Amino acid sequence: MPKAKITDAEALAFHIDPTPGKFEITPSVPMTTQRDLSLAYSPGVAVPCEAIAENPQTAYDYTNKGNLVAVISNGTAVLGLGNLGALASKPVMEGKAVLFKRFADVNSIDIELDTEDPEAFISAVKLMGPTFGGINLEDIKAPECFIIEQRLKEEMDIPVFHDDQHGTAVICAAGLLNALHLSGKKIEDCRIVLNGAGAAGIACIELIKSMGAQHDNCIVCDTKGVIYQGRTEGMNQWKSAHAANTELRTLEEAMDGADVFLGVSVKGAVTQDMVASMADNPVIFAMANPDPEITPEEAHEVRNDAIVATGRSDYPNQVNNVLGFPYLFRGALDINARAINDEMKIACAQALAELAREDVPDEVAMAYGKKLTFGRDYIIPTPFDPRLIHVIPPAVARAGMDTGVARRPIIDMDGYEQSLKARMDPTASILRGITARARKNQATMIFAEGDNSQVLRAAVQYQRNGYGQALVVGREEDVKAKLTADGLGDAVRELRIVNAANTEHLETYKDFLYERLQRQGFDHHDIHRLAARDRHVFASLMLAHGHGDGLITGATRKSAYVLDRINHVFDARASDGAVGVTAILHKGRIVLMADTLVHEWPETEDLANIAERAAAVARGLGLEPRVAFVSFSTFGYPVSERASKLHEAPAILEARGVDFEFEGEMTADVALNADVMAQYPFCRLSGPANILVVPARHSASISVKMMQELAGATVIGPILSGIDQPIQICSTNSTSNDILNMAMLAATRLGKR
Ligand SMILES: NC(=O)C1=CN([C@@H]2O[C@H](COP(=O)(O)OP(=O)(O)OC[C@H]3O[C@@H](n4cnc5c(N)ncnc54)[C@H](OP(=O)(O)O)[C@@H]3O)[C@@H](O)[C@H]2O)C=CC1
Ligand SMILES: CC(=O)C(=O)O
Ligand SMILES: [Mg+2]
Repeated sequence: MPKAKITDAEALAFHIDPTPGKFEITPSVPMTTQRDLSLAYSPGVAVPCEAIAENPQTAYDYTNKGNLVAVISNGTAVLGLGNLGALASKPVMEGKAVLFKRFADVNSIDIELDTEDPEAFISAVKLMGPTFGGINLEDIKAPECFIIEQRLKEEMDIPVFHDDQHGTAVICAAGLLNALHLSGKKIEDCRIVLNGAGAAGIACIELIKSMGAQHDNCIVCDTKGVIYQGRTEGMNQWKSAHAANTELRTLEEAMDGADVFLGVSVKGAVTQDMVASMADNPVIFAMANPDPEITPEEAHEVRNDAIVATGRSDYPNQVNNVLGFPYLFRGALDINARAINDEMKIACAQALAELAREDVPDEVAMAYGKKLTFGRDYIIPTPFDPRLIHVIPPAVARAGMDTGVARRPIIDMDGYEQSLKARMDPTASILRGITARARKNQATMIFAEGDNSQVLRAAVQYQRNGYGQALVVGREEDVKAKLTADGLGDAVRELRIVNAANTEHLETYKDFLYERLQRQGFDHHDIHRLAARDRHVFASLMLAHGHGDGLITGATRKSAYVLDRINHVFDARASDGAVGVTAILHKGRIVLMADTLVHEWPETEDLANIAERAAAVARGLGLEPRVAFVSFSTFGYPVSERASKLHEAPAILEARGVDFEFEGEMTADVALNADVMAQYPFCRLSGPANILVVPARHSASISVKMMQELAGATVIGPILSGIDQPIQICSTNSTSNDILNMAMLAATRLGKR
């Protein structure tokens, strides 16, 4: 079964929110003052213009050309959906542009050209040459794609690469090398059937033949069946080159006894009977998107000895060009390459194949919920493998340098690999780690506010994304009505709705609550009202009795109120050691701030406790803690009563002999900026702080909200830490996505004492 089912409504919502489409463009230079304007625009901009006119190579220094790739299509072969036209191909092209950025930090923009005339296409792209460091052609149907790519390669001096041809061929080759290794077959001896003789098909068969597959052992099919010598219908010169001397006429006949099936055609082109007729240990790459030629379930049902791959993310063995194009271009751009040649493609295929045979990092294993080891269900690295960025581009760059296409060869390869590691946003791996741990823990999550639409949507997502069971506290009719209004009517049957009327535990909950509150002025009547009617209390009681593994609340009421209700059931006060830790993610940095929830105005001892709790959360996130106690003074100046607690707190940690770095007091710029910190050579932090312990809750709230509103930072938390149970308190402004993130945090049990 595919791991995570997505609905059409979810796919559309993903493309609408938060703004239509999938990316935007942001400046990389300041653009606020008169001086900025003078430098960026007139008159300053004239200087680089003249420099480039004199020496065109300097365009790589003074413009974004060297890290900018165009993803260009005319929409004539959009995935396996056919000729949808230029406009309808835009979501795919935007998607490829985002993948370039996400996986290899290549800036990319989509361009959809409204023409099916190869000449018009060629001249449009050629005219754009000065803008880009490379051209990625996408989803252009065969045979026009061959003509277009060939001409552009000849006429342009930057890499032109048709991803559906060569990207697909490279990944297919890498996967096939490993699949044949596992099935103990040699490529020279294999009978190979290729279905689909278009852009992807022709390139795949050419590369595979160059790796040793024998022409006489390869049968290529298209909509008319087998491409045999002498066939005239539906032919072109690219197909003719692969016509077989054979009596076979149909795909069905060709599949009988075949060792390998490569599908780059359309959904459902292969039947179970065909698979059943293949040789022992057959290799089946059903690569059509979005739906494969045959699903892995169908193939395995008739052949449990098959090694099956698809182009999709939701099955094992994703043979998809996403593993290639970002890294091929990264390597090519970094040597200012004139082209991406065959040697660079083969280097990429080999590096990918070798990487899959190496031990897989835990991070990847966690994302997939199991330890991946080289084998039938893991023949090719997964797209989220963090090693791809620093392993594949160097292999590509080296091959480019060895074959003379590099305008700027890389001299220090080790330094290059380090710089590749630094390109990737560390926050992405932290978020992925949270997701992975949540999925692994399969926690039953209690969503206290079942009368809120955002909460319900988050609960549905929690369950549908495979994190575990979602329990929603609320009235059944209410939940049903809200879900239906949000187009999620079918989720009613999936969620478990719990309330005082349908639980068998109400009396137990009430006894428990009475025991805790009887000496605080609560009588039986009060207890019944709290347990049966207050959903924050009811949900907390469920958690306290093990009727759920974590609790999400706070989306409908202010956090102070919610915390007060939770305290009826749990000991989550400042005096109990509870601390709120908020993670701020911005521009590739992650900084934790504490206490953002519980301590209103902490004493010196409290500040030291807060630092310890925040350090534990940081470690849980995979960060090595560096704590700064922040204020408006630095190391005692200006002297102030307000800063004195922050000044004294480090001495307490020192006396406790904690095993993490700390320092204070200091201003936030000293804490976060290495150059400013360097003005205090005695400072004991080995680098910028990643935990800021703030003087009080108001300063925490102001800082977090300013980062969110002014800088657009991603804020996760507050993570309620230091209590026995995972409870997360959202804010009343939380989106369903924020609430889902909170649920995942609760599922990781990061804050737990
Ligand atoms: N996993 C991956 O990374 C990638 C997968 N693909 C997938 O490969 C497929 C083809 O893409 P692309 O090469 O760009 O498209 P093209 O339009 O260039 O080629 C399509 C080819 O498939 C053939 N075909 C269509 N339907 C059938 C059928 N029922 N039986 C046999 N052959 C058929 C066509 O035959 P004819 O020539 O007779 O018209 C044509 O040769 C798509 O599904 C695409 O999603 C593509 C790139 C990457
Ligand atoms: C993956 C891809 O490029 C395609 O299916 O067209
Ligand atoms: Mg494509």
